[in-house]
Amino acid sequence: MLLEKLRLEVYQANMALPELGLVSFTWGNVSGYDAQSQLFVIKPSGLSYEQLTPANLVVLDLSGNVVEGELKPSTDAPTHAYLYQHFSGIGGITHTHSSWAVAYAAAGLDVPVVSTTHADTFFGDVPCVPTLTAKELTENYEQNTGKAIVRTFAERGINHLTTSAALMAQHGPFTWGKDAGESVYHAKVLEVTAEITHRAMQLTHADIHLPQHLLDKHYQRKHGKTAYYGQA
Ligand SMILES: O=C(CO)[C@@H](O)[C@@H](O)COP(=O)(O)O
Repeated sequence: MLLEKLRLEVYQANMALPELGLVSFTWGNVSGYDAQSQLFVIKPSGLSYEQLTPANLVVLDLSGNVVEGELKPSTDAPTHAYLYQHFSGIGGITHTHSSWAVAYAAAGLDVPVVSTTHADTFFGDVPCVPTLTAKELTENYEQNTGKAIVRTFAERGINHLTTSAALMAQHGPFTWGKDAGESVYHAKVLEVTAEITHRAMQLTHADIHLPQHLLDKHYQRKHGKTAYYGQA
């Protein structure tokens, strides 16, 4: 069987979604990418988490061809493939329909950085990517979702390695990371921060934003050359 170690990582990352309260039913998927073979492993479409095993995950190439697997891959596989091709250095992607993140997506709003909880992980607002046009939806919908995410990051000058999350307007969150497990971690942080942001806005009824120096301090103390958080 191909990519056994990656299969196990991707299986565990998918199983973390219901454990972390990030999915209902089958509304989510995680993939992991092997840069050497340029293949990725992803959850089969519509399969319950109870039925999921490392062996029934699907292996695809970046053109979307199934290289190994009996089941149909996630319908979102072309989005994952596009992101692997255009966001350098990422090794895992998560898509969910978690409620607080979807609420911001449904409203067509960025998740602004209003607390250090957000700044510890995302170096700025998490962008909401505009809804696709009717034409973009008709052909290659899922690949065009990936294109729209990449385009928004380029247009807005957002670094995908420091803000590893996006909302597709009227749809939901996509997050990524160095591997499948980190992409799930980012999905949970996004969900928690979306809830915190909404509640803070309700309390103040004001446009709140973290000052740049606090954003810098909290992001940098966990990431980059000057990081000192934790035991490393
Ligand atoms: O957004 C949707 C469905 O509208 C999908 O992302 C979600 O249900 C997961 O689909 P898959 O089971 O991975 O094909």
